[in-house]
Amino acid sequence: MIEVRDLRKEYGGFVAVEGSTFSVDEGEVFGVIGPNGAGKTTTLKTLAGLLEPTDGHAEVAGFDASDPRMRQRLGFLPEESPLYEEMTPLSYLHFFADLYDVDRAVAETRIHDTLDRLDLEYRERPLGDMSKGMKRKVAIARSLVNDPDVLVYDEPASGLDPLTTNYIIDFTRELADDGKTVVFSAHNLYHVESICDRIAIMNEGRIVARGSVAELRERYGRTAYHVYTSVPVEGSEPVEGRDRHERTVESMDAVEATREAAEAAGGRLVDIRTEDPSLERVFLDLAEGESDAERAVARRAEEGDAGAGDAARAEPPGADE
Ligand SMILES: Nc1ncnc2c1ncn2[C@@H]1O[C@H](COP(=O)(O)OP(=O)(O)OP(=O)(O)O)[C@@H](O)[C@H]1O
Repeated sequence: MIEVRDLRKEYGGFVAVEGSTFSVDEGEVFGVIGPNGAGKTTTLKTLAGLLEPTDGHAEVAGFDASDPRMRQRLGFLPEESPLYEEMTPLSYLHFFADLYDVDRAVAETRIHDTLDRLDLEYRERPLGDMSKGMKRKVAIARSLVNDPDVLVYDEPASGLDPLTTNYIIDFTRELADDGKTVVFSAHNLYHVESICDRIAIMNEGRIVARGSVAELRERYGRTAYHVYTSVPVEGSEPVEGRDRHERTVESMDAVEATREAAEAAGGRLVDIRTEDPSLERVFLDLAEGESDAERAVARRAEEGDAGAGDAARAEPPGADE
């Protein structure tokens, strides 16, 4: 449903996005995550046809992203969505439905159904009097007035209270369950983990990793081993209230070395607990900078995985299609 190949976007001489390649299947939720300035908004605006790529190709629903016919199939939610403060949700949404040439009766039903699903009770109140969460719901309803196949949402739940955030995140997943294809950007990893089928992690304009949450964990994550000893060893910390010391290591060899060090000091290994890698750790490793991304790729290469070498293509193009 979405194909992006070697996308590059420059602002003046500044390269905001470079070498982005990914695809999104019909009915999938695809998350784009990364720190501030990573290039998420630029990528999403290019998909929405609002920015012309400097180089490369972006195709949405079978059309080039710059093709006006694509707009009929797309619903875009910008990061900031200023609404016309004097309009009411109903007048505002009908205004956009008219722009899309949606039949009045069809629009009426669609708008009310969407607002029902979004649990937005106040429909005749001026938008200027509404809370931030309510306004965000109206903006989401606007993205759906033309019943699009593809939704591109830039930070849909950023800056909202936890209840509204969860509501919007769950609603986003429901849209995909209805068959719509969703691409969204986020800072909050919990939401990405909970609703995305696949994600791309961006840093400094490049995609440094992409795949399902489980794949990324497996590929880049490090299992942590918490090793408990009866005596202090190098790098250990006393465990409060217990007669033991904890050292956290990342390999079985280091576990073994800890055991040997404890025995050499006249003590013993008491316990080992393993901790699965969190997506947050993977994200931080990859987003901390090229050097870390390269380290992750190098680690992958050490493990004998082919195709590693360029951090921007930590996964070979086409590998997830
Ligand atoms: N119109 C513009 N002119 C010049 N530089 C821009 C423009 N828009 C974005 N940039 C720069 O391009 C880079 C990527 O910006 P972008 O908004 O795509 O990042 P982002 O990942 O969405 O960040 P955030 O999470 O802060 O929204 C940033 O360094 C930004 O300063």
